[in-house]
Amino acid sequence: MDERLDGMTTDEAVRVRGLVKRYPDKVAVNGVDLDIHRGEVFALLGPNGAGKTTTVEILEGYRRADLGEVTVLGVDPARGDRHWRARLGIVSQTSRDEAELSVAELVNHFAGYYPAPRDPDEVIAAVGLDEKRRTRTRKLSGGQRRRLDVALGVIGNPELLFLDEPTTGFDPEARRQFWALIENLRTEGTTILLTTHYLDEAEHLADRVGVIADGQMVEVGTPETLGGRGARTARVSWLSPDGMREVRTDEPTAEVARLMAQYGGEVPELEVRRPSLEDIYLELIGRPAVAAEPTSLTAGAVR
Ligand SMILES: Nc1ncnc2c1ncn2[C@@H]1O[C@H](COP(=O)(O)OP(=O)(O)OP(=O)(O)O)[C@@H](O)[C@H]1O
Repeated sequence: MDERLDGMTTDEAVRVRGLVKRYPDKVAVNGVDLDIHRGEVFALLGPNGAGKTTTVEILEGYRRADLGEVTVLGVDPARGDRHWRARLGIVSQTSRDEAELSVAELVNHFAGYYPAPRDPDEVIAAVGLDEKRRTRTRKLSGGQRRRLDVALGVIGNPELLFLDEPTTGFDPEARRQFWALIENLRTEGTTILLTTHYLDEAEHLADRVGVIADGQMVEVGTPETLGGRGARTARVSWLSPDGMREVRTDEPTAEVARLMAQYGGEVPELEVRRPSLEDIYLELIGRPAVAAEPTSLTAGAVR
C-alpha cells in the first residue's frame, strides 16, 4: 500500500520518498525511499559511490534533491532554518580545520552555538580525549581527530545525529569505546543515521540497516533478518579423517546429533554457521563472497 495515500506526516525522524539526485554525468540517487524511526540507530550500507553521502547530505540540507519528498524532524531540509539545524548533529567525512585551538577550546566554542548544549567536559571524556584537552587539534592523530569530530557532532545535544563513516581510522579499542558512546546516546533517545563500511559495526550498533547500491535502496531490515538471513540454510562443518567436511541443512541440530552418534561423542572442530551479515550484504550488492558451492545436502569436502 502506498503510505502517501494517507496524506499524513508520520512521526518518523526521517521520511524520504522517491529521492532523485543527478550530477551532470551521474544519477547518484535514483528513487530512494527511507524511513528512520525516532530513537533508532539506522545504518546505511553500500559500496563506494553507491549514493550514501549524497543522500545524507540532502537530509542535512547541504544538497538539494532534484525530485522526491524529504522530511527531517518534520521539516523539508531545503527550508530548514537555524532552529531546525540546531536539532541536528553532523559528523561528516571531512573534518573542520581549526588547527590552533585546543580540544577543550574548540568543544567549548561549538557548545556556544547551541541553545541547550551538553557539558563540554563530559563530552570530551565520553569520546576518550580527556588527556588531550589542552592539545592543539593539529597535533592530534587521525583517530583522535575523528573522536573530536564526534564530540563536535554531539555537543549540541542533537535529536538526530548523522555519522558518515565515523570510525574510519580508529584502532580497535577506540572503535569499542565509540560504540559504547553511541549506545549511550541511543539509550538517551537520540536518533542516529550511520554510514559505515564496517559490517561488524552495523551489526553491533544498528536496529535496522539499509543497503544502497547504484543509487537505489536494495533492501532494509534488521541485521539479523536482512536478506532472509535468519531463515537461511545453516552450514555444519567438522574435521573428518578425510579432511574438513561441510553439510548445508535446514536442520542443523539433527545433523549435529547424527554426527555425535557417528563419532561417539565430541565431533572434531564442529562448527554450525549461518550466513554472516557480510555474506548477505555482498549478495545484495551483487558480489557474492565466495564462488558457488554445491547445494546438495550431502557432505562435500571444502577447503
Ligand atoms: N559533487 C559531485 N559532482 C559530481 N558527481 C558526484 C558529486 N558527489 C558525488 N558524485 C558521484 O555520485 C555518486 C555517489 O557518490 P556518494 O559520495 O554519494 O557515494 P557514497 O555511497 O557516499 O560513496 P563512499 O562510500 O565512497 O563514500 C558517485 O558516483 C560520485 O562519483
